[in-house]
Amino acid sequence: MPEKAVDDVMEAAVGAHFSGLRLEALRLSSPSSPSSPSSARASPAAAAAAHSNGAVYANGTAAAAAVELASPTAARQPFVIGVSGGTASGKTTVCDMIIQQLHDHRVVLVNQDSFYRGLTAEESARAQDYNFDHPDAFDTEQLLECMGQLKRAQPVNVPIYDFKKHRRCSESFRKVNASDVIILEGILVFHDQRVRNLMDMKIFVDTDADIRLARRIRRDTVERGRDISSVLDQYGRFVKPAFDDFVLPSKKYADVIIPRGGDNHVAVDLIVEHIRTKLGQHDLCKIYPNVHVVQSTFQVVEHGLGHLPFTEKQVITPTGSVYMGVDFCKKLCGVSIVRSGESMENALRACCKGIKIGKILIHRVGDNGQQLVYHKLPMDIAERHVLLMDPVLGTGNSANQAIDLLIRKGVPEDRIIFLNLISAPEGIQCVCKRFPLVKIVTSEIDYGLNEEFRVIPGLGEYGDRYFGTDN
Ligand SMILES: Nc1ncnc2c1ncn2[C@@H]1O[C@H](COP(=O)(O)OP(=O)(O)O)[C@@H](O)[C@H]1O
Ligand SMILES: Nc1ccn([C@@H]2O[C@H](COP(=O)(O)O)[C@@H](O)[C@H]2O)c(=O)n1
Ligand SMILES: [Mg+2]
Repeated sequence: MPEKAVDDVMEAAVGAHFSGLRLEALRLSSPSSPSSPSSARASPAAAAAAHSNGAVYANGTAAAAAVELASPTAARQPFVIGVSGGTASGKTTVCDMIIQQLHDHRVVLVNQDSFYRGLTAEESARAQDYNFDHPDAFDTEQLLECMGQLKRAQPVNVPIYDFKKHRRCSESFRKVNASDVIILEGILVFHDQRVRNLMDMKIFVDTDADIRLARRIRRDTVERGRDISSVLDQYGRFVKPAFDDFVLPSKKYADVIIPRGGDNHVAVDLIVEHIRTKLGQHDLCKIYPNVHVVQSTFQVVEHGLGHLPFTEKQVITPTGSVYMGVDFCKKLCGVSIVRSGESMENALRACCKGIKIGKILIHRVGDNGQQLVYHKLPMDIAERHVLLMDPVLGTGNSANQAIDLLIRKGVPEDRIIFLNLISAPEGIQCVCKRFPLVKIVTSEIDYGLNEEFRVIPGLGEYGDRYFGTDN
């Protein structure tokens, strides 16, 4: 078959294969909850293999989620941490420790206690019979409203609850400003699915029941105007049964369980570090609107495709039903930076059958010199959108060399989408400063580079690990 004909056949097959991607899904789906990026660290091969797993791409909602994440507002959503646990487990103490250690004004605390319903006069008269540990004791609709406002970056007035009078202070509120990190704390914050869905990270403070009871007696007698006998009575009738029925079953939703609460300094340090990383990512996304952090490594390629222009397309299925889908621009190609970029090619091919893939080889000379030694690109690359692939963005020098070459070949800067799995802030800054119109899609922004210009913590020599040529 003459070469032209092969080309035509391949070209006809090119196009993103989102078999289930509906426009409704594009509009309605929400980003899935974050999966641990560290799983990718264990094995780059596993991460890339999962990339090439067709099952991911057969599900249009994954791609739709990626498309939604691409919107500038989605990129700036605050990071919400839920902290739950039994009464007196140390939730408030742990939250205070986190906030103190962070020493960052971009973190705010919202207590579920603030949303206790006020008691009626009748209920107040018999407060000892009221179950404050049942989910119905809270005005969850109001909590959702407040959290929604904070997520939309609007300040809110949070009620102030008086544990002695069992009601809210009617005339005063606590003003909570919109922030990058919101911590929501309370015994039942994991109970309602709508509240759970707001959270990017869930922490359960797990403290021995005897210790909790001892602390509760001390706290409630000292701070909440109770006597020992009323605390013990309430504990036996309501607090313990509700813990067993509602609080403990919600522990399964936690991403992190902290045994011993505030005594566990290691756990608190780890959480603080994690939040710092998230705040760092937030900063970079704010400064460079073309940087997109996708929550899972497996969706980087799909997310990149979500940046391509598309048109609405109606098809008739074999059963005669009308199906509204999307048709991506035909003129696209992949370019991998040899050698580790090749590990992402299978994922791209799984999404776009028959896609043309070019290669760029950049040789590193010493620590700061980069030499472009080889390239083979589609002849008509100037007319295409380019998905440039390299799993690790370190200094940004190779990426800049590759982007520079593409631009010299006639590819407009804003048609280049750079896909990678792990990036260093230095690399992002280097690329974004020189090529502000290039979109970067990454799944994790790490702490930075070490003195050997390696990403920290990173994952070592990606190419060697993926292709099995490491020692
Ligand atoms: N690690 C700890 N050691 C000693 N006392 C603690 C510790 N953590 C909390 N407390 C005390 O126990 C009581 C309950 O703690 P708190 O953080 O308010 O728990 P929660 O918010 O889960 O009800 C408070 O009086 C607090 O000072
Ligand atoms: N008027 C009220 C309201 C709540 N409680 C108890 O507070 C506990 C929740 O607060 P924590 O700081 O301990 O998480 C809950 O167990 C209620 O029993 C109350 O006693 N009086
Ligand atoms: Mg508390």
